[in-house]
Amino acid sequence: MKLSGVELRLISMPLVAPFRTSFGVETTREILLLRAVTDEAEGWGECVAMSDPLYSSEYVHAAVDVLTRFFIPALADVPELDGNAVAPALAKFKGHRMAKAALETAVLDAELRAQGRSMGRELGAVRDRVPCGVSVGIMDSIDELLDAVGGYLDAGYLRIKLKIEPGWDIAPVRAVRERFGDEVLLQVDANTAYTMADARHLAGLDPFGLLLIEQPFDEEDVLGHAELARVVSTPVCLDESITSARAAADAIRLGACQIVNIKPGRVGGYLEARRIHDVCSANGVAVWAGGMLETGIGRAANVALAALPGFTVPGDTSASDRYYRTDITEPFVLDQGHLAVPTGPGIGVTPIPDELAAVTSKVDWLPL
Ligand SMILES: CSCC[C@@H](NC(=O)CCC(=O)O)C(=O)O
Ligand SMILES: [Mg+2]
Repeated sequence: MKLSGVELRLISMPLVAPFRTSFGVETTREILLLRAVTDEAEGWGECVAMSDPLYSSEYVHAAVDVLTRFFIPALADVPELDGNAVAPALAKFKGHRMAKAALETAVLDAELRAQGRSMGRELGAVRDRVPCGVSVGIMDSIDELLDAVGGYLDAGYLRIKLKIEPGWDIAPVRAVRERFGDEVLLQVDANTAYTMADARHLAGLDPFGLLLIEQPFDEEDVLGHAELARVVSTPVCLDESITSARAAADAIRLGACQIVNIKPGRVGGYLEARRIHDVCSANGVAVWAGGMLETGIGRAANVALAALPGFTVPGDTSASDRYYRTDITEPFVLDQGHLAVPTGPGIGVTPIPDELAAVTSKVDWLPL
C-alpha cells in the first residue's frame, strides 16, 4: 500500500461516572484517533495514552508530537507498506509504544479492509464472542461500591475487578464476597500502589478466593513480584510491567506472574500482543484482554484479540455503556455476559460521522 497521509484527531469523551484508581480520577477521556489514508483503503487506530503520564510515561500530547515529528514521516520511506512493516520502520525510535500501536493498528486496519479480512481472522481468533468482565473504580463508601457491583452483575458481567489502594483493599473485597457470595469471579488491580513492605497485608486477600491480584508493585519491580508470589497464594498478574514479548518471557521465567493482562497499546500493537499471547500460552500462563477505556474503535480490536485461544479468563472488554453514554461507533452491547467479535473487514467498525464530530476537539492532517 502507499500511505498518502494520516489524520490525527483529538476527541473528548465524558465518562458516565468518575473512574477512580490508585493513581487518580478520570472524568473525561481525551483520546487521540488516527486515520491512515492509503491508495487501497483507510484504517483507524486508537491511541490509549491517558491525558497525563500517570498510568505509564506516555500521554496524549506526547503521542501527538512523536507521531507528527518522527513516526508518521518515517513511514514515507517504506516502499511496500503493510501492518507488518510498521514496527520495523519505527524500531530505531525508543519507547512510545502506545503511539506506535495506534499507527500500526491504523495501517493494519487499512490493509485488512483492502483485503476483506477481519482483525479476528488475522490475529487467530477461535471464538465468535468473548466473555466480559468489568473494572470497578475506588468509591467513596462500601455501600456505593456494592450498588455498583450489583448493577454490573445484574447487567450480566461475568467477572468483577476492583481497583484497590492502601486503605481500600481488604474491606471492599470482604464486603463484595459477603454480599454476592464466593461464586462471583473476583479480582483486584492495584496499579502499582504497594511495595514489598505490604506483602503480609496483601496476604490478607488470600482467604477471599480472588482470581488474581494485578500489578501490586512498581512496573520495574519484577523481582519484587516474584518475591510476593512466594508470600501470597493469590495468583499475581502483571499489567504495566509487561511491555513486550521479551518482558513477558522474563517475568514468567522469574516467577513474577502467573497470569498476564495484555493491552495492545501498552506493548506496541496487536502484532506484539499476539506474540505475548503465544509466549504465555507456550508457558502455560493464562492471559486476558486489559482495557484503557477505549471507544468502539479500540474496543473492536480488543474483542478480536480476546478471541484468541490463550485468553481463558474474562477480560476488561466491557460494553460501550460501561464508560460512555454514546460511543463514536455502533455500541458494543453485552449479550449474556459476552461481546460478539466483529466479523467485518479490518477492525469491523467505523466511526459514526455525527457522533465523531460531536466529540472532536482538534483535527490535523499530515500528508506524506
Ligand atoms: C484509567 S485506568 C486504565 C488502566 C486500567 N484499566 C482498567 O481498569 C480497565 C479499563 C477498561 O475497562 O477499559 C488497568 O490498569 O487495568
Ligand atoms: Mg491494570
